[in-house]
Amino acid sequence: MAANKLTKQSERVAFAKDLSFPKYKSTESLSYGSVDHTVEPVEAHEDAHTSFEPTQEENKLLPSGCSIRYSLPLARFTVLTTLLLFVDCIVTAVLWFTGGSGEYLTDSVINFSFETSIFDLLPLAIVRTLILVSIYWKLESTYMQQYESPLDYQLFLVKRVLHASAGAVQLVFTAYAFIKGGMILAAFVRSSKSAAMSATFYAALVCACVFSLAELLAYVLSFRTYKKLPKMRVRHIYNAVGVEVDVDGTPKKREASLVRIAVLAKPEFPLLSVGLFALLFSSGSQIVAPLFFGLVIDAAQTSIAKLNRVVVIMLLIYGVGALASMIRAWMFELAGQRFVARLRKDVFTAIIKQEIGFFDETRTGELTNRLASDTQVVQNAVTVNISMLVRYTFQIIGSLVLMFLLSAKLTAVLLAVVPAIAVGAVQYGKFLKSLRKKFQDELADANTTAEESMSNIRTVRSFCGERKAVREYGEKIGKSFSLGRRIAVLQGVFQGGVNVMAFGAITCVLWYGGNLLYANTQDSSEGITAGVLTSFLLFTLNVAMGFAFVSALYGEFMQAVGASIRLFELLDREPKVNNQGLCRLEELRAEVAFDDVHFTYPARPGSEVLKGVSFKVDIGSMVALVGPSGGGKSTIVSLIERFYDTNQGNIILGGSNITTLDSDWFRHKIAIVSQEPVLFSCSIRDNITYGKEASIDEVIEVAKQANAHDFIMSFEDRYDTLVGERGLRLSGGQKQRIAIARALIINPQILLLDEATSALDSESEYLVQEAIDRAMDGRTVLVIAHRLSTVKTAALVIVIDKGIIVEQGTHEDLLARNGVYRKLVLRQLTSENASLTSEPQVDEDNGKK
Ligand SMILES: Nc1ncnc2c1ncn2[C@@H]1O[C@H](COP(=O)(O)OP(=O)(O)OP(=O)(O)O)[C@@H](O)[C@H]1O
Repeated sequence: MAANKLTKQSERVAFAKDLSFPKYKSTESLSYGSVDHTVEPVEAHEDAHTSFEPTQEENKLLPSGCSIRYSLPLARFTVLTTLLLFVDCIVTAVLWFTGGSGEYLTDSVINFSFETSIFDLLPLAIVRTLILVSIYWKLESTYMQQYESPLDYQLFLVKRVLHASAGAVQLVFTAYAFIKGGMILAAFVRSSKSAAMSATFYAALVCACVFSLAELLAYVLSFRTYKKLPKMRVRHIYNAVGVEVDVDGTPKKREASLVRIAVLAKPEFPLLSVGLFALLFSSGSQIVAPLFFGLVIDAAQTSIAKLNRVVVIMLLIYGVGALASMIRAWMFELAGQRFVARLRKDVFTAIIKQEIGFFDETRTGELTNRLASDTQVVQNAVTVNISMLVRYTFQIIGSLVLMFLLSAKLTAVLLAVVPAIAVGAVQYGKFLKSLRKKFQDELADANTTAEESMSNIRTVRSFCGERKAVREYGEKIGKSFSLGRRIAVLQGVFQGGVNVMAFGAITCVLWYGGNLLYANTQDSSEGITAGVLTSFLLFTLNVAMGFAFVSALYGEFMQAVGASIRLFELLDREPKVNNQGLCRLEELRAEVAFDDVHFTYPARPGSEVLKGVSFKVDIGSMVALVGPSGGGKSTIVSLIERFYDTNQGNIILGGSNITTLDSDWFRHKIAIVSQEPVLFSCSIRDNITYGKEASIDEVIEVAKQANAHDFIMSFEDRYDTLVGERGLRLSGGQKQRIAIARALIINPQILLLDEATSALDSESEYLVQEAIDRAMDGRTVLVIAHRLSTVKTAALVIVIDKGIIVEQGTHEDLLARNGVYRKLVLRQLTSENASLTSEPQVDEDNGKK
């Protein structure tokens, strides 16, 4: 009685310890497996595992009307163990049925002897499978129920009973297999004749012992894996209409999968089909080769005429195979090149149409890496890897069929190792996929650093930053290298493991095949000939090689899935600022108005840059924006070009809200000349005609207006002179004048100008200023003014500071007030270098430039 009480008490202590799950209040019952149920996360238990617990922020961010559901992944303990148990049954059945003639089989059932028949192993394997599969599935559901109701003592007891039952069943069956094995071995050693059993039966016995050990190991692991089960749950958020969404409520991107990659390669299907057709012939010739080697050996023992016939047929088959190989390689390579070219174009199109905010947040190196290397990895998947997969799958299946025809018993022995390789390959692939993704991310990071240093080499050189750049790049490459090292170890271990399995299988085949050959030498109606064994061995090598390649391919496919996840992210991304469609007006009335505009940059959501800005630029007038650095002047210009959308308030262009207009249309009516214009790495002519196709006469005309014609004509190649990367081969003043010509060629109705602050020599400055004055003539102009001369001629001067318009009026009006403007003007008059935008104390945090 006392002992009983003690047991109960210790159970309750164990139960208390077991309560390590976080609490979830369920609105329905259980949520796992393929059936999803809605649950609401509530406050976590003190000892909770937190890795899958929705964080407080996530809960806060969860859009209204959304529900959370969970599911379990397919590749989990219960599914894999069920698979293992079924494979055990199938292998045992195959080995038993192929173990001898019908008489021999019935005899081993009717006159069953523990030491000479393995018939018992088959029913026992089936019974064991049924019992253990039921227990493991029940255990899984009990664990999940207990996760939902951690205080349910009944569930705790059920769990214990199930674990104990699985353990007992497993131990009994394992012990049985080993005792039987031991006794048969002992009987074999005592007297091989009395204990004679078919060699296949010995193989079945070895398989039974190996499978029992594997299943015992699975049982031991079951405690840990079931405990981890809740952590494996995959969280899904569904919106009110049942569509799966991200935490921010946007519909979830479609998962990248091999099927989706295949759909992407649809236009290449004709080429791939021809390649696959050729592949059937080239692989076919390779598959039958071992058969001919065996035939040659057997024919050589019969007659020379037969030998010659066999060799001629073999040569013919090889000839067709070689031709087919050529066509296969050609078609697959061509399809691959076409695919990657199209994919790169699609990805680039997807990148270039994104809103400017996306580029503020994403590093260029990362994007170029996606274009260059991720596309390459995916290309390999749909071409080289598919070709290899089909080829080796075909090789494996074809060889196995021929092997079965040659000797079913030998084939069954070989197949016993297949499940182990398959399980290993799946785990390896999963691991490699996540490592590869991290590796690519680190590499992209390193590339960005290198690109930044190289494109800013002048700054690097002048600050003697070479060593710093090399160090930074080295550190980042070091990170990717350490991941690469892990990948290398993983690949080595996996390949080694596959080889051990493959050679183990070959050794088994040799041993067992040797037995059959020996039987054939004793009685020619029994066993197999030397030729058949030779063919079989070569087939075995083909199958082993096929498996090794296919398993390595699995890793490659997973890499491709990893790379395609990043590509599909880009391809699926809809720009947050819509560029096309919408309304095109007959004519644009060149006036701009801001109405209580509030704006925050997406890359810096915490700080509002414009705080309720309202002003109007009338048709044909010139408005000057002045104010301290970082006040928001350039931001206003960016908003007129609709590089970003406002957070609040409206921008009215020609009487219409800018968001209703077709951006492509109105951008052709507006031109920007910025402080530091960036030119493209092509000829002067191509730069000027960037916004519009134009004849050389038009180009010369605008170049003259921009005071650029003379210096262009002084170059050897004139308008065909190459300007270098970002216009590096031109002076600051020359770049500016080409930028003005580029703006003028589209004959804009509205001109957005950012006057240069960089000190140009007086001659250059004069030429640039003259060009600007000419460009402004007759147009609506918004200028970020740095010079007093510009401001004086403006119809309206707007003083903007920290995102607020602090003063507006004409130059004279503002001077009359004793405000910010007056201070700015006075400072410019007293200091030669100061401009109307510089201020003695620029807010460091706020100042971008
Ligand atoms: N792409 C961006 N992402 C995040 N913040 C930005 C971005 N561009 C500018 N900012 C920030 O917005 C604020 C206003 O910048 P803006 O360039 O409009 O000032 P500005 O008045 O034109 O200054 P300056 O006269 O020096 O050119 C600054 O604090 C700046 O740091």
